[in-house]
Amino acid sequence: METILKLNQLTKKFGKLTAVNQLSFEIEKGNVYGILGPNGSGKSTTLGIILNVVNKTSGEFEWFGGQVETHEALKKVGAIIENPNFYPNMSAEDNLKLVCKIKGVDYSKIDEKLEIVDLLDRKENTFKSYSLGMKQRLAIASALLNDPEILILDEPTNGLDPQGIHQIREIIRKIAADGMTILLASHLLDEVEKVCSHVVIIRNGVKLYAGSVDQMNATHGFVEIASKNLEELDSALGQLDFIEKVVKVDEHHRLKAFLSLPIEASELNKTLASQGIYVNLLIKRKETLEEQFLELTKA
Ligand SMILES: Nc1ncnc2c1ncn2[C@@H]1O[C@H](COP(=O)(O)OP(=O)(O)OP(=O)(O)O)[C@@H](O)[C@H]1O
Repeated sequence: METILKLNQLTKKFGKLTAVNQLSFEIEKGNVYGILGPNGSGKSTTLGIILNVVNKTSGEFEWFGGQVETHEALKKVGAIIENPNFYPNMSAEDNLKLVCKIKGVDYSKIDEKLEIVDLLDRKENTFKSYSLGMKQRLAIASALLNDPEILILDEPTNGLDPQGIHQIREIIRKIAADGMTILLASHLLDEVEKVCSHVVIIRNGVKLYAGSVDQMNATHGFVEIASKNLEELDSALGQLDFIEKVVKVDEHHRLKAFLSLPIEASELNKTLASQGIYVNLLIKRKETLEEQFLELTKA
């Protein structure tokens, strides 16, 4: 696997506030990464640092194995970290021609990229006549003009209506399916779940989880369980080797027992009954990704 970007203990302080706190993760070619975290968790600051627009306080980051200087490496990076900014009275095509001139790219790329973002038939319209979603799609086309090695997007669907959100996510999926490496920042779990293969969850600048999106939900679930004698039940569950931990859900007078193996509720019931413990509630459940995310990121 080719490493596109490596962050090592990256830290950014604004006065007393540590916006990014010893953050380390790697981006491998061909994957789609989401930096997921609530507002103010340090996502934009992290993107700003790796794109050389925010100075780091300490730590390192390295593009493409560190063989080239960051400003050289950034020529192979397509990024949209601010609101799309084009000349309002010029057509989409003319705006992209300007970008081609700046980036030294052949005009022939324009139609190819507009096709990807589904704007080819609107290329003669002025930028100011575009909807917010179309503006965002044009920005993606612009970032793709020089065939970058990686595309970086900060909250790509912010402010869009459901249809606009769907279109952007479809485009990201399409580009990813063609092999593009993507890094996007989002505060929306379902966005990351829908478009990303990998996720780095951060809160207050600190990494809470990094790994594949599938692995994130690969637990064996838990049982909600109750009996007349909760203490006795608690202690019996604690003795079982397939129970990872037991927590009290006080207000409902029941326990939550997390499983370390794929055990059926009936099997647990049988085990407890054989010890003379009879349950009056037994529900097996798996935490949704949302529950896990909220649990991880709760202050
Ligand atoms: N230039 C700055 N000066 C001072 N504090 C800043 C500056 N930029 C960001 N911060 C602070 O750093 C923290 C992280 O901000 P950042 O914008 O990186 O978070 P975020 O996860 O991208 O949030 P959002 O989704 O709301 O943009 C916040 O507490 C923010 O107020």
